[in-house]
Order: sequence, then structure tokens, then C-alpha cells
Amino acid sequence: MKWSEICIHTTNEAIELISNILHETGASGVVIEDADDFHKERSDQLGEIYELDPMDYPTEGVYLKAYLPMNSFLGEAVEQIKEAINQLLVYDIDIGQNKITLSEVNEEEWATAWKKYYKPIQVSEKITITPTWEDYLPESADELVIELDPGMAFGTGTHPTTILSIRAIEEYLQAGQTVIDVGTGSGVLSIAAALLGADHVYGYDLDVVAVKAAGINIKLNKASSKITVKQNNLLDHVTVKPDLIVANLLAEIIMRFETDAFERLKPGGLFITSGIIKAKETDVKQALINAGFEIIETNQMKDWILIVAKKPA
Ligand SMILES: C[S@@+](CC[C@H](N)C(=O)[O-])C[C@H]1O[C@@H](n2cnc3c(N)ncnc32)[C@H](O)[C@@H]1O
Repeated sequence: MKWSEICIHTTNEAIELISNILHETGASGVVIEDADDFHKERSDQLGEIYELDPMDYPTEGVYLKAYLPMNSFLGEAVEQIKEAINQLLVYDIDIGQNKITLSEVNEEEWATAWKKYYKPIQVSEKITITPTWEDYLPESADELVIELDPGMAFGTGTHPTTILSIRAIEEYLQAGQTVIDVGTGSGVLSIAAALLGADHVYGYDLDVVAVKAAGINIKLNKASSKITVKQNNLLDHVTVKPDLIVANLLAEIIMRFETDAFERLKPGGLFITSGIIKAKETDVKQALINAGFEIIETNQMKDWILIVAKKPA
């Protein structure tokens, strides 16, 4: 079968949203080529250096590439993608140059093209994320391994907002605690919390495709007994009283439920919010403070901010 590679020149801010649009349109194997990645030397934790081809990378911003089957629906799918990306402007998302190009690739190229980007990567002191097809063996007894299929919803688990979230869970979660993961996507944060000793994790996502993908990843990581995943809008109708809530969502969405998060948390509980673009940091902090939280830590990776907020004991 022939495949068409769609390449979108966009910004860091728009990556997750456009990846989501691509997945929803049936595109496979979304690949991110970030100008910043090319400029920094890439060495993974196994000591291998990636060979990066400068021709693959933009001089600024990000290329998002994905693959669509070449059939009679191709034109319609591309139009749908363009329209959905333009809709992001309504939400004040910077979509950068938004230049979209299409090129043809054959089955063999497609099957291997995107897999070469995904290698096991140590994302925190204890956690390594590996794609399902790699036979990765932990180097020490303390190393915890999460297997993910990058072809599925919000696949790789290595976006800066996800890495910041995993590191914060590792820092703050205490064994035996109850966790809620709002916007679970691939389920990666729920799996991380379970591996790091949570008693039980509740993962929620509005998107059924994400709920299915999370379910598969949770089984793959043998964490089903510790994680309950279901479709839900934010914390609507949730009665669980968690010690920790993690939410890797856009700033606009976090600012829709900070009061609910405050009410649900046990006294002394933590609200870890990620996915906040730098420009919106002050707004989110103010909203958290207005809800009654105390800000106890802020971290940054690239343009992304993570905030840890505490409900007073
Ligand atoms: C940036 S992804 C995060 C995925 C994963 N937690 C991670 O850290 O990699 C955000 C997720 O939030 C979900 N989401 C967006 N709005 C939501 C809402 N109102 N309620 C629940 N989930 C939502 C999206 O479907 C998506 O799966």
C-alpha cells in the first residue's frame, strides 16, 4: 500500500493538540522533529548517540509528520486536518507558520520510518520509557520500566510536559497514596504513579480513543489491579478523595477545574499541573491561589511549565 506523509510546520505549543487531530483523522505514527532537538546533542541513557539528519529538521519551530493511507478519502482527511488546526486559533493557540506539505512514501519506508525515532529513554531518576518493540532490560533493580506503543494516542510519553509530570510524581508521591490522573491520554502518568507505589490510581479522559489506548497500555504494563481508567470530563461527578491529582492539560483547561481539584483533595493533598505554556504561568498560578492552594514548586522544560500546588493541611 502507498502512504502519504503529511508534514505540518508548527510550534511547540501546538504539538499535543495537532497530534491529537492527526490521530483522530486516522493518521499513524506521529513524529516530532523539533529545531531545538537538532541543536542539542542527543545522547540516550544507554550511551548511544542518535544520528540526526539536518534535512529532517526545521530551522525554527517543529515539524509534525504523520502517515495517511493513499485512498479516495485522503483529500477529505487532509481538509479535515487543516480545518481542525485553523480552529485552534479560536483558542489563542500559536500555530506558527502552519505550512502543510504532502509527499508519497511506500509501505516499507513507512513501516520503519517512524520507529527509528523511538528508543528507550530514561525520563526520571527511576523511570525509563521504552517502545513496545524494544527488548529493554533494566540496568538495576531500582529502575522502573514503562512500555508504551507510540502508534497509539499521545504515544511516546516523552513530551516535556509528560516528563515534568513523571518527575514530580516521583518526587512527591508517597507509597500507599490515592492518585487521580486527569487527561490520562496514553495512561503513562497513571502507570508511573502505580509503579512508584500508589495504592490506587483513577485515570480519566474525555476522549474514548485515549481511554482505550490507556487500557491497553495499563494491561501491557500489568498494572490493571492498581488503575481504574474511564471516560470522564475533568473531575465531574468524581467522589474519590485523592492525596494527589496530576493533570497534564492546557492552561485554559486547568483553569476550568482548579476549584473542583481543591475540593476533592484531602487536606495537605497536592495538585500537580503540567502542560502550561510559559506565557500562561501567571494566570494559572493566580487561579490556583484564588482557589485556596499554596504554590510549592515550579519547574520548566523548554517553553513548558509545571506547577505543584498544595491544599493546606
Ligand atoms: C497533553 S495530553 C496528556 C496525556 C498524558 N497524561 C501525558 O502526560 O502524556 C492531554 C489529555 O487530556 C485529555 N483531555 C482534554 N480535555 C479533557 C477534559 N475536559 N476532561 C478529561 N480529559 C481531557 C485529552 O484527551 C488528552 O488525552
